[in-house]
Amino acid sequence: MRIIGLTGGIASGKSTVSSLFKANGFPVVDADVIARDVLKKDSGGWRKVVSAFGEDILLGNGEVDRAKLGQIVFSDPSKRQLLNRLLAPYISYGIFWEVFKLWMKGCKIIILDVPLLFEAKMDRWTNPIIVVWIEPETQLKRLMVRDRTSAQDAQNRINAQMPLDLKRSKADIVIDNNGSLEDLNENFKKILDQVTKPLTWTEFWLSRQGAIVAFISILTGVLGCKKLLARI
Ligand SMILES: CC(C)(COP(=O)(O)OP(=O)(O)OC[C@H]1O[C@@H](n2cnc3c(N)ncnc32)[C@H](O)[C@@H]1O)[C@@H](O)C(=O)NCCC(=O)NCCS
Ligand SMILES: Nc1ncnc2c1ncn2[C@@H]1O[C@H](COP(=O)(O)OP(=O)(O)OP(=O)(O)O)[C@@H](O)[C@H]1O
Repeated sequence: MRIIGLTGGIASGKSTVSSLFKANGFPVVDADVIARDVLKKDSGGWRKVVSAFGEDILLGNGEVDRAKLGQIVFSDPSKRQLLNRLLAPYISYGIFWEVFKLWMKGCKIIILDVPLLFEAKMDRWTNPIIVVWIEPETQLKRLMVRDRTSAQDAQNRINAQMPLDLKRSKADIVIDNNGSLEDLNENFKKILDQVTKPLTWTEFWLSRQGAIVAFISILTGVLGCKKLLARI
């Protein structure tokens, strides 16, 4: 199985690229969706976060006020680290479970869309790693437009992550998203060959098909040895 890491900076265009992967038939595991699920009312993550941050972060219906919690954690690194520490086990488990389900289905190539792939040291499980890269000014502009936030709030969020240039230096594949959506489409097509090349042997043995072949080979070997020993 090939697990392709898709990462970048906030608002660099990961979700836009992951939509292109989906449109081309690739299964995508989205860490942001999992992170939202683990913060739903009455879940384990919700309980941990409410007991650490207090009921002030809740809306009237008991759900977490994400905007409020975002204001708190993106302006205070120690609070952000606390939130990360509390949610990390739930998010990791959620990602593992989604990957496992796709493995069971026999998927050979999957996309892991994780904004904090490097920060959370999940990059060791993915190969190749794709970084969606944009210039800082474009990133700030797109983030402010998308989230309708002030420059200060947007910059706080950008600063909460590893610098995008550093992420770019760690990438196997860089997708430049400074241009238009049409340009992005073109850049995406250029990298498709690289990610769909035949599985390596290691990737094959890690796939469900590889595991079945290994199991049948071992079983045949054991039965063969038993027969041989019985004849002696
Ligand atoms: C603080 C929260 C409630 C704010 O929610 P909000 O709806 O405003 O933002 P959303 O979840 O859609 O995230 C938007 C983007 O912010 C960035 N981001 C989210 N959490 C973090 C974080 N802890 N550190 C740095 N960047 C982050 C990511 O690029 C993400 O794509 C939320 O982001 C959260 O629960 N974060 C902690 C969980 C986490 O680490 N998520 C990232 C998945 S790897
Ligand atoms: N090439 C582009 N031209 C213009 N706008 C773009 C382009 N690519 C993405 N966008 C817009 O920029 C914003 C950020 O993109 P997107 O949501 O895909 O980023 P992201 O990396 O997934 O962000 P996050 O880390 O918050 O999940 C969106 O409003 C999206 O529509």
